[in-house]
Amino acid sequence: MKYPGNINSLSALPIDYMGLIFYPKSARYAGDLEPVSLANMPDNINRVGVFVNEDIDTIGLLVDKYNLTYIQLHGQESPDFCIQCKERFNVKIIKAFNVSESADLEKTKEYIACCDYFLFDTKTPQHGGSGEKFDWEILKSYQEQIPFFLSGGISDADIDDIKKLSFSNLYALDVNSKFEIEPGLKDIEKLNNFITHFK
Ligand SMILES: O=C(O)c1ccccc1N[C@@H]1O[C@H](COP(=O)(O)O)[C@@H](O)[C@H]1O
Repeated sequence: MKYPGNINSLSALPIDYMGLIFYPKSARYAGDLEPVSLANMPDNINRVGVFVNEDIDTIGLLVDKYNLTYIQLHGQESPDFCIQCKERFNVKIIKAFNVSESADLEKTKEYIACCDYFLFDTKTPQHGGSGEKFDWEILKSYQEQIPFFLSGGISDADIDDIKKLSFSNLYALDVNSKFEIEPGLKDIEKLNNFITHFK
């Protein structure tokens, strides 16, 4: 999200999280947003800052500026970096993993003690926001207790398949580019329709 009017419209939907992307190379970069643009957002919508290999002090400044309650780490951040963020900024940590085969899930083991949630996205040359899906069957080999966000190119064409999923630790659906009119501008009606299938 990066446009104030669009954020206001989104705030009226029954969503649980709203993401601001602070990766300067992203077309969805939200760092130019005035914090007052979030003033009407209800407190029950968690504000997630999305970062890619960002400097820890910069993360801290943005946590304070936008009152972020979660940070989503989408790069090669180490377990120790996750712990430092958690302790210094009092935020919950969502660590993203790029998945193309079950071996990619092995890496989660090192992060169990330092993250609140995992997020499984498609492995692409980009760090995220590719709009591409991965083979969800791979997640059958994910046996850890940490709940996960399912991500990566989810669209309204996936509604029936999502309803058939039976992963006990699937915690949330993370949607992005397939619900956009243009990068950073969400299609509110399309999102609302999607949400009604799951709420
Ligand atoms: O969206 C981006 O530009 C982006 C850039 C760098 C890291 C993450 C990014 N987006 C996140 O990627 C996932 C999947 O998005 P999509 O559905 O495939 O478009 C999601 O968490 C976005 O917030």
